[in-house]
Amino acid sequence: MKRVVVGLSGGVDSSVAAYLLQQQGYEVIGLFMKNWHDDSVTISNECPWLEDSNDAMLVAEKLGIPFQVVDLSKEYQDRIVDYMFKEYELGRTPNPDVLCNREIKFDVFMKIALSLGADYVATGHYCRRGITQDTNGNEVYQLKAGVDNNKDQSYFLCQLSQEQLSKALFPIGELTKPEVREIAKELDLVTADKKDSQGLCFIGKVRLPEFLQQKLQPKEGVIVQVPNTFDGYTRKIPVFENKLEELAFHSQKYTYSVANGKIVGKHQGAHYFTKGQRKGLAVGGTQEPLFVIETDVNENVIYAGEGKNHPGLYRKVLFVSNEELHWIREDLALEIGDSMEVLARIRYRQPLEKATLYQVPNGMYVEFENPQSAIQEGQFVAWHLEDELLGSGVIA
Ligand SMILES: Nc1ncnc2c1ncn2[C@@H]1O[C@H](COP(=O)(O)OP(=O)(O)OP(=O)(O)O)[C@@H](O)[C@H]1O
Repeated sequence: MKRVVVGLSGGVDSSVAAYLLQQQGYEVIGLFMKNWHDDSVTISNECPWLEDSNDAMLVAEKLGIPFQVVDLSKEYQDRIVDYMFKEYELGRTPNPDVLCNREIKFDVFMKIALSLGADYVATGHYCRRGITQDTNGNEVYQLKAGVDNNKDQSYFLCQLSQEQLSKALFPIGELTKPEVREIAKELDLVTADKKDSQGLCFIGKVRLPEFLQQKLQPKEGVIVQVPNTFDGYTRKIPVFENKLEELAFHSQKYTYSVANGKIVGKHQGAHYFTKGQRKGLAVGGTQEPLFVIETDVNENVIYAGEGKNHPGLYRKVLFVSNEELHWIREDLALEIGDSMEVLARIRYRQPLEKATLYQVPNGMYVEFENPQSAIQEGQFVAWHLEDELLGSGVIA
């Protein structure tokens, strides 16, 4: 009998995942990881991890499977929290959820599971694992979208390796959320009606501004409103000698200076803000709301534009350096000079967009057919062929 350790979060998805594995004949062990426990920054006054671990325990009891709590808060601090602070300090927008899967659930957590004699680690993610063959006839694992289009969570797993996927199971990937809830109701699990955790293992439980203020000191600076007539598209576009020159040009971040607009307000630290952000600017008097179009953490200036169509928010091309480039399907990785038509997204739940990948010596360009809103440095771009996620990279 194969043994599976399932990550029981105290939510409905992993509860049903555990049940389905049992039905499939696996020996199932439930493991709850404590990874975040600073009460001072949680949304409610309760201690959510305690409540969640209790729900996870009740589910395990109901299913009659062994259950254990593991404390991974130190590893979480080292690998996720510290990285968050570092990235925000640099004016970038990290993605802790993608990292949590690569560094915690399918690394530290997986190692614990293997030490318990497990053959696999399972989670309640809405995605599927496939197996195919590369051109040499070797088996390769595929990461596929969940059947429920609305809930597809493959994006969060976009950094997994072949090694990690070889030991991963996603039992609810073939189901829709309503079907999962239905199963939980039929089984009378305490988690059946529990609210979704927004698919976020980190931010969902803390208030980001308060969290960042723990480490990043407030620093007063100005907010500059950039008129809607100033942006990259009104820059003089040169005549390009070749495609690579064009890609390099369009992948550049727009650069603004205080002289490009007028000072309309103050902020408490550019490192607390991210591109595309609307909340927290506290500037009135404009017809449409202001959006952050750029932050300059060195000068501590926030550049804002009026309305979500402000052209400064849009760009067609982004770059991923070779060090930040990850192919799940290593066998399909591009050679220098190659290109590939794909579907791509730059954030969770964004509809997939047509794009072309171009591999160059130091990295890869992703050129979207349509300009993308708020391309955030530090976030992940993930690319797909049909329902398979082939690879991902950190936006430079
Ligand atoms: N604290 C935890 N301990 C163990 N496993 C966890 C924990 N948090 C998340 N997981 C695993 O990762 C999966 C995805 O987590 P996420 O936070 O995105 O929750 P979710 O999609 O709402 O799922 P669920 O309904 O199971 O909480 C979970 O289904 C679970 O298997």
